Amino acid sequence: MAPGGAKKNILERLDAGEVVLGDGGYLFELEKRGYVKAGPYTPEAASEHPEAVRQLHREFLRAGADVLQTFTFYASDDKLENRGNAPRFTVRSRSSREINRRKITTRSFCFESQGKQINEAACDLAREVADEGGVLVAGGVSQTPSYLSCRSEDEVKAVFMKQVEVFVQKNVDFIIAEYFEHVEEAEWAVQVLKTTGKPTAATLCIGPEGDLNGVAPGDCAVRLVRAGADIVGVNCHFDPVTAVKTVKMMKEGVEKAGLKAHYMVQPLAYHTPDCKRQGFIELFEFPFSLEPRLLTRWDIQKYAREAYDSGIRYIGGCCGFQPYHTRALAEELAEERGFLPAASEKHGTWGSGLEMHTKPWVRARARREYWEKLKPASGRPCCPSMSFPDEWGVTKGDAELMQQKESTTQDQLKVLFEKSATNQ
Ligand code: MET
Ligand SMILES: [Zn+2]
Repeated sequence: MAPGGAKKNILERLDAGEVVLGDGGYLFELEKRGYVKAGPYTPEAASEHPEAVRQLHREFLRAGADVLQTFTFYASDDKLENRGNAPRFTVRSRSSREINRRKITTRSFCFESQGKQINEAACDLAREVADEGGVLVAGGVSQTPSYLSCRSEDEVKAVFMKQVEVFVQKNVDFIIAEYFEHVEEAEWAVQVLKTTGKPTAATLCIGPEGDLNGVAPGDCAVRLVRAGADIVGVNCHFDPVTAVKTVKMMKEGVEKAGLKAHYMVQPLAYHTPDCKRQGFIELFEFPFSLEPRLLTRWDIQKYAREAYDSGIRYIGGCCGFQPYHTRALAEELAEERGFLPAASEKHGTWGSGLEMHTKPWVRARARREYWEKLKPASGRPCCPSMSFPDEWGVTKGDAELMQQKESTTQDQLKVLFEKSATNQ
């Protein structure tokens, strides 16, 4: 929120044409910091390690986020039940406080009350930090295992309702249904969210090819708006270029149907030009070797401008998006928003802080043109720009397909054709 301004709700802000900055990826960042387990990807850290979640909320706030999302991704009771087994070795905690907390939180509650506890703790944390900066709190629900195991619409809706009851009780400012691969499930979520009377956003984790049933982005968006969503778009799974392209397709669909909506985009902070329908999940590097694909702050500025120019006004990030990425959004859109975030006190726009560097060649980099034109190295000797693990059984057909992709290098093609020859 602009310093000193009164707090408007999300729709008032978007209706007034304001840019709203989302926050970034809690799950991936907290996994790297040691508080989330990759695999289940559940958010029990909200109750087990509130200090870790609180700190990350503060960092996104300081970086310029106008919304803090509750750390409730995959916090539905049915997902928490599927969290997997205890570790093979005992995890030794450093402090007796942590041990006590572990005793309290591990297995001593049924999943249902655990779910409630996690959702409540997440709401309290987001609210506490949001109030420090006068920004909005968004409750969040995501796709459920119940939908995949073909449970009924009523059962899936009942699962969402459990989380939504907590969001109402904790008085979040609005609710986001995010990370849905099937538009049908997202429609059900939106219908439940709408019963609260709170503004509702819905983002699918899809690309231009549409949802996993092949429903095109434009049609997905129309269905979500008809289900009652005020804001529609995409999150996760794809890089900003692909995500913005997908939201544009959604916007076209909605406009063609004569409907109205606001648009939202929260992409990965990883480059994914080689991804198909399921996005980064398909990559060989997923999820533990994605670092070379990370977007720079300059990539983010480009993304912010493209999203803005495409008419998207809710602009944020998902997995891989760290606080400095959020700050880059805020810096690119500083004029539109009318202010810079607190974190920019320690960052000169377009590298201007480098004017103070001791080395003259680094001082010479204190300008936009330098960073905008730079093509950063991946920094990994003998690594191609796209991945091909050895065990991949490449066929001649695969190799020919890759040849048609602009992103495939000559070196990669050589390897591919050699491999396809041995595989025949
Ligand atoms: N808002 C969620 C998070 O960053 C989205 C995760 S998508 C896998 O934690
Ligand atoms: Zn994500």
